[in-house]
Amino acid sequence: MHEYERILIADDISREYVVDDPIMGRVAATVVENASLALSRGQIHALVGESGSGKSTLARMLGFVIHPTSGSILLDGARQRRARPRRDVLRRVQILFQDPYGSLNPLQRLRYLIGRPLRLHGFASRRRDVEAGVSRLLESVGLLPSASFLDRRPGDLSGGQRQRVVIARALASRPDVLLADEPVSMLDVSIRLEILDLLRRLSDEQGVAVLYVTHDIASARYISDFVSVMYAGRIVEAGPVDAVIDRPLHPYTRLLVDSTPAAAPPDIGVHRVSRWAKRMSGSPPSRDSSPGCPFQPRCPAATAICAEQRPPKVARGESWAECWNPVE
Ligand SMILES: Nc1ncnc2c1ncn2[C@@H]1O[C@H](COP(=O)(O)OP(=O)(O)OP(=O)(O)O)[C@@H](O)[C@H]1O
Repeated sequence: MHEYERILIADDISREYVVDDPIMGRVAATVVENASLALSRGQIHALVGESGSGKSTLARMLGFVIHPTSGSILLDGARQRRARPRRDVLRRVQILFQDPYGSLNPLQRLRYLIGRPLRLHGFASRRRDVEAGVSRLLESVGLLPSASFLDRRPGDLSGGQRQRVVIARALASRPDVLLADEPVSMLDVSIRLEILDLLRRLSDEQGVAVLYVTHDIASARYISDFVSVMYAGRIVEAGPVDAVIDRPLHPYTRLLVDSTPAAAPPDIGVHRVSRWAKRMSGSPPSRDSSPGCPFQPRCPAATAICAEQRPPKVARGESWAECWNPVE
């Protein structure tokens, strides 16, 4: 078992919302249920699942944007209080949002946009030092020559360049953790790999712990070390990325892998892929209050117990899944 320095931990966190149901009236909906994961220095942890599975809600709890209804978030082993965390805690955990267009003020020059956190956190105060700091950050995200970018505004940049600026601005706070929520999904396919490579490099060279939220298991395999798979608010499988993708334990992970040719292990033929995927069709994730496995209505491996009782945790090597009938 590898031991990495765990920086940010979600310990059994859940999040409920009270929502209006046309029949039941106001009811509590559990959007994330008893989720645990750890982000470690120099590691990229992918959080994979389909739309609505609760990935962003989990990421926003890790980033202290919303609070868990139960469970705790720990930074360096210290339980964070529920009220607004200290400024230093917020500095150390930075969030990259999906939309590089919406998250930057189009009118501000990059020297101001990226220089502001340097000033705010006391890393630089004199004009010359701020400019040197901004230049270094622009270089670290590949915006070269940096001098030619200092006086540009987000409106002058391409989508890929803007996402680099978003990353540089986050790095200006010298974070230990980057929470990247679908950071490339709004970018052209041709530049997605460049941004993923940049995240990998920052993690390797600066030791930043990265959470990479995505619905795309192929890109998760490409950059991450570890993966957690989410379904209907629960983490149903987790482990080292190659183990989870090459030998999934959970039938849902198997579906995700099989429906993504680039992620499928070489021994799965096209014929088997389509046959399995067809059997897996059904309704999208729901959060009904049934006591069993949330994936049971769609699962080809389901047996009677799956509808009745919460599945146990089964382990193989460093991976685990919650399933009554794990894939052999
Ligand atoms: N403030 C809220 N009030 C009520 N329900 C919410 C709220 N925020 C999220 N939800 C619900 O929680 C579920 C999970 O949403 P979330 O955005 O975390 O999923 P996701 O996996 O990130 O999906 P996507 O990839 O589409 O963003 C959704 O059904 C969503 O409607």
